[in-house]
Amino acid sequence: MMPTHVTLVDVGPRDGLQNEKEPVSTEHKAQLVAMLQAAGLKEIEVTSFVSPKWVPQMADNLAVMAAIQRQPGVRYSVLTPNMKGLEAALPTKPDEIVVFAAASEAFSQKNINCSIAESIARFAPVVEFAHAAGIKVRGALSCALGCPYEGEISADQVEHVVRLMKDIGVDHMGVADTIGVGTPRKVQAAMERALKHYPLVEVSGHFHDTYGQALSNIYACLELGVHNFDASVAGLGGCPYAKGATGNVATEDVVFMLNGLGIDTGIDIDKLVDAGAFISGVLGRPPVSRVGRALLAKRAG
Ligand SMILES: CC(C)(COP(=O)([O-])OP(=O)([O-])OC[C@H]1O[C@@H](n2cnc3c(N)ncnc32)[C@H](O)[C@@H]1OP(=O)([O-])[O-])[C@@H](O)C(=O)NCCC(=O)NCCSC(=O)C[C@@](C)(O)CC(=O)[O-]
Repeated sequence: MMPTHVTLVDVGPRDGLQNEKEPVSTEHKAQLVAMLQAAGLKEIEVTSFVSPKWVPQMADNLAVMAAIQRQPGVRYSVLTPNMKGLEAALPTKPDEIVVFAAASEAFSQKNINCSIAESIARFAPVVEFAHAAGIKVRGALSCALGCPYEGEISADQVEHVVRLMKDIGVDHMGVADTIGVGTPRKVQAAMERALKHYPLVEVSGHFHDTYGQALSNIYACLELGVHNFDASVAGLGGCPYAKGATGNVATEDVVFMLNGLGIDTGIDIDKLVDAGAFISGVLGRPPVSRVGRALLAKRAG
């Protein structure tokens, strides 16, 4: 049942940087994308088409999409929470768009300023227009393992929103532990609900490492056969509307674990460490990734 190949989406340029208070230049963002594709990443979440008042760091979305040097075989995705976002994104020719809902009403309000039902109504035309343009739609489901405002989230709540997303035609379901509180059995229970409505190939895990559980949770997903995960180079990231949530699981850490398990990712860990060192240098702090730090220390002798 354990997969032999895992596909990683590096969400560093988007999720990783969206919460940075100091502006990161468009050039540095494009350079990060270039280094990730050089490391062998085949899926990269580049930016988001959201309100610049809400997330100022993503205000250069058009410029970033224009600046990246696309490689054949790499898929570039962007977040589009509504039709305004999709209309802005379409001319930049993303390979995939991401609509993001929440399993909790409170988080939906804080993050996208509407109820879960309203968010689904906003996404429906986005999905329809994206499909008409031949673009795949990934869904992200925030707070699937817990909410910073409501606390516990049940598997029933997860399944309820998964079903709503499925009903409007969302192609892929990303189960997200926004605040990193999930533990392996709970993660499996949430994943199983997504797997009731989506095939294995269209379910992914998105874990934050706030409580140090992310790798265990990925392992728990592998046990179910799940083989798509989001991760963020250098462990960058965190949602601006989930106070205290730390970064995504570091791509370097996931690749190191998968290498040890003999599971192929197609990613060159040394080049990935270079990408992590690069963006950490830009941000003026060491990589959060334990593997990144260990391999850099080993290189330094
Ligand atoms: C969703 C909205 C836009 C609703 O925001 P709203 O205020 O309800 O929107 P509105 O339709 O009432 O419009 C208000 C203003 O926003 C503008 N506007 C409206 N839409 C857009 C757009 N697409 N792009 C640019 N501008 C937009 C619109 O034009 C108008 O401008 P004004 O007339 O006042 O100048 C807002 O709440 C928002 O941008 N939220 C940011 C959400 C976000 O980016 N969160 C972080 C990403 S999600 C995440 O990180 C979690 C994830 C996916 O990684 C998984 C996990 O770990 O959980």
